[in-house]
This record gives sequence, structure tokens and C-alpha cells, in this order.
Amino acid sequence: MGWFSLRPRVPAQAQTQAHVLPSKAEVVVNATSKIEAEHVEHVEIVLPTTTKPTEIPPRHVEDDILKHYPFQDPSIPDENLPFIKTEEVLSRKPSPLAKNQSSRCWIVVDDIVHDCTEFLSEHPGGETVIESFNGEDCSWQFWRFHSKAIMEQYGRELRVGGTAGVKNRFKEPPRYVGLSRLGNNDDW
Ligand code: HEM
Repeated sequence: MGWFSLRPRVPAQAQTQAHVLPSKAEVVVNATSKIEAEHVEHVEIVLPTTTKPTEIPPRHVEDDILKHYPFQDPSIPDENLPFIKTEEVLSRKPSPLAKNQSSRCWIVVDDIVHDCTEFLSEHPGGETVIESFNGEDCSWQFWRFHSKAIMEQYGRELRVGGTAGVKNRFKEPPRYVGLSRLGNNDDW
């Protein structure tokens, strides 16, 4: 008979289970009879044996951060801002291991946390300088380029909280006016 075989009809469900699919050449002699001629092909059906491991959700999604640490009203004095734990600020620092890390950008100036995320694109000094301090203190660098008036006008509305213990990665180089060495910001 070659590729033709005479054999009892297999119920549709059983066919699927046996991975046997009839081709168009199937000849049903009589739908009610037990015997029919059919051209059968064995088709390899590979079922997935493993499932993708569930991805660990990010610790914070972007909206969550804004929900937990919203922008503070400019009328609130610095000392009355909500306190943000050091670790929380440090966790903003981009890490190659934390793939889903939030993209919110927090910088610390004089123990005040500023959320610069939306301000980045408006910053006259460019985005990169601010982004490079995400999750860090950059007090002395900030005061090198800006006056108190700039902080009041543009920085105040970016405040999301106060913090403590967030370190500056760089040591401040001494500043001179003429031949006189200046002290720290606190002194001027
Ligand atoms: C709260 C965050 C910040 C705010 C609100 C802010 C705001 C501003 C504003 C308003 C200007 C224009 C100043 C002017 O035209 O006189 C400016 C310029 C600039 N900013 Fe910032 N800035 C911030 C953070 C930083 C940081 C962290 C750095 C780097 C350390 C930086 C570096 C600069 C530089 C290099 C310029 C250009 C200065 C120039 O052209 O003379 N800024 N920023």
C-alpha cells in the first residue's frame, strides 16, 4: 500500500495526543464506518518544558517614588521637609545590576534632596553634570556655579526632602581669591 494505510479511524482527540495529523489526502470512505484510508504524517510538536522565571519587580517604579517623595511646597522651610533616609537617596545611584531602576534623578545639596528629573532637560549647564551626581551629594560643585538666588529661584521647587550622611565623592579643591585661600561655603 505504500504511504496508504488501512486502519481504524482514530478519534480527533487521540490523533492530537499521538501527534498524528491527517493530510488533505485523507479519504473518508464512510463517516460511520470503522475503516478508512488516510495519508498520515508524523509531526514533531515540541512543547515548552520550562517556563520563563517571573521577573523580580523593581523596588520602586517611577510613580511610586513621586507618590512617596512628592515635590514639597516652596513655602516649607528646609528644616521642616520630610526626612529621606540615606540609603533611599543612595539607591537612586544608577547601578548596572539594577536593570529596572527608576530613572528619577535625585541630587543632594546641603542635605536637601532635589528631584531634577524633569529639570534636567531645562538645565542651562546641560543634563550630564546633574545626572552624574544622581544619588550623591554635589554641594560644593553646585555652589561653584550658582548663587543663592539661583537656588531660591530654580532649586527650591525641586526639593523632595531633607537627608543626612550622603557623601560627596570628590574632595573640594581649595578656592583662592587673589592670593588668599577661601574657607568652606559655610564661611562665605
Ligand atoms: C538643583 C539643581 C540645579 C539647578 C536648579 C541648577 C540651575 C542652573 C541655572 C538656573 C543655571 C543658569 C545660571 C545662569 O544663567 O546664571 C545653571 C547653569 C549651570 N549649572 Fe546648574 N543647576 C543645578 C545643578 C547643577 C549641578 C549639580 C551642576 C554641576 C556640578 C551644575 C552646573 C552648572 C553649570 C556648569 C552651569 C553653566 C554655568 C555658566 O554657564 O556659567 N548645575 N544651573
